[in-house]
Amino acid sequence: MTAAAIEILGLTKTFGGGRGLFGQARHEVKAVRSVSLAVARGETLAVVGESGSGKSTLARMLVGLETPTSGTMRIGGRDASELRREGPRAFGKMIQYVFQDPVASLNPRKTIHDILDAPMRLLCGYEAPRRRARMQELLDAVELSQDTLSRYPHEFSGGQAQRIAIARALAAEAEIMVLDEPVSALDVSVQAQVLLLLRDLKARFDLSYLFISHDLAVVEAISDRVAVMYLGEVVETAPASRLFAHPEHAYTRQLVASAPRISRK
Ligand SMILES: Nc1ncnc2c1ncn2[C@@H]1O[C@H](COP(=O)(O)OP(=O)(O)OP(=O)(O)O)[C@@H](O)[C@H]1O
Repeated sequence: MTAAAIEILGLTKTFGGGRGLFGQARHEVKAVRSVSLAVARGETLAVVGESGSGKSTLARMLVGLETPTSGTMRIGGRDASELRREGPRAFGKMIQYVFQDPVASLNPRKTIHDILDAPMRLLCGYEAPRRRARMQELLDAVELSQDTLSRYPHEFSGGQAQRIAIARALAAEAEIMVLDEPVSALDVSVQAQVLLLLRDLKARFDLSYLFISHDLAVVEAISDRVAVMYLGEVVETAPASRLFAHPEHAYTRQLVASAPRISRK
């Protein structure tokens, strides 16, 4: 049996606590409380919940931007801290992160060419001819034209910038992507295009997604399964169709009832 794309066991993150510089007690926030989750290969697991429920902290721990207080994470069957110890190359080739604000996530001083070239050079170790050929494939995959390459991130709309950020994630050839509110900053019409693109890319490149969102309409459009987070805990996990038709937990019922665009069957 092949290992799951992501396996999280008893993951906890506490911010603050202890004493500050002058001995004052620091307020403790349990952002993520003993969360256990798995994302199967080829699956899109959405993590939903209101602002402050701990979704981003969970995603940030997965990609090494926050250190867990306790618990374990396995990525593609490998222990995440072991992978990180092997260095950014091993880690970046396993899992990539797509941020909510695409323009802010792209280095403003680099051209799109350099932004897309870096993972192929640094993570995959490809020589120039192979990188050139792959560059064209990446542009095709996210439906951007060749003249994109000489331009800078601020010259693009949010939707185009998110396509570039997705291409950068693809450039590393990681099969697992953590997408943290990837369409929340985009207009609704552009959201639909980017969601369709993400769905196509997943099928084409056999990707697995952990998709963070507070927007149930978006989640319904993209996910196979949904995990609902409330105050740092996962309170319910179910296949998307079942969760929307028959939410079980009181908080999920409230969430579904307050989402006007959900097509309840
Ligand atoms: N670096 C930090 N230091 C202290 N507290 C933090 C930090 N990061 C997050 N928190 C707290 O942890 C809790 C969970 O935050 P998190 O950003 O993970 O939630 P979220 O569900 O992603 O919300 P949002 O959608 O608003 O980003 C919140 O109470 C937040 O204030």
